[in-house]
Amino acid sequence: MTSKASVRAAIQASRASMTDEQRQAQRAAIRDRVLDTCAELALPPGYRVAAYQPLRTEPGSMELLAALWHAGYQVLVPSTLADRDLDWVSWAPDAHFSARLGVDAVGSAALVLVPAFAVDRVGHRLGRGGGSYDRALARVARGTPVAALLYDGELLDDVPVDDWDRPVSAAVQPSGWTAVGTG
Ligand SMILES: Nc1nc2c(c(=O)[nH]1)N(C=O)[C@@H](CNc1ccc(C(=O)N[C@@H](CCC(=O)O)C(=O)O)cc1)CN2
Ligand SMILES: Nc1ncnc2c1ncn2[C@@H]1O[C@H](COP(=O)(O)OP(=O)(O)OP(=O)(O)O)[C@@H](O)[C@H]1O
Repeated sequence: MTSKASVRAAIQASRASMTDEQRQAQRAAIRDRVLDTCAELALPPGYRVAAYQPLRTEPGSMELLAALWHAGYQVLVPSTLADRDLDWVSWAPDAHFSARLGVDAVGSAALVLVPAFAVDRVGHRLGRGGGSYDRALARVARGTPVAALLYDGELLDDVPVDDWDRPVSAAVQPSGWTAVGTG
């Protein structure tokens, strides 16, 4: 049996072993692929895109948030509540404080970008284990694209899953956007 914890640990180790240059190159490519996707979806400026501020080795970037903001989108990022549910705040390059928009704000996003350690072909997503996104994704409007950002090699054949896991509809990697599950 492959436990969630062992897959998390393996991917965390693999991310930690990347050089700064490798991470930087893949993060830049992922940023470009996300912007390609916004153009392909014909997502108009002013629409909301939910994203996240990356932890140390995650495949998001502040440059991605800035690029979305400069393209005219309202960028929402999560703020973790005491019970690990997610509140949302509006992000801007030079803003340090921002009003909390509430846990349901993610439901107004036209595109949702989520952190993950891995995703599989049917859309199962392996996160950090707090269940934060399982709760948040339950509030996303039906049909809204939900894309996990992943480095190369993190789109797996099979990810361990529990009843409460919420699927994603795509993975964005340096090589591009891959629809998964029914997405
Ligand atoms: N960038 C990002 N934001 C996110 C999440 C995430 O996975 N990534 N979350 C997803 O649910 C929520 C926060 N959940 C978290 C759960 C655990 C740890 C954690 O264990 N942090 C380690 C450092 C990890 C690292 O640097 O790689 C620590 O504090 O020691 C952090 C956030 C909401 N915001
Ligand atoms: N809707 C929910 N309300 C409260 N707790 C939940 C909910 N969904 C899942 N959980 C709890 O969250 C915990 C972690 O779940 P899991 O390991 O699937 O997290 P994850 O999806 O990998 O993490 P994250 O979404 O934070 O990145 C489980 O103990 C589960 O019971």
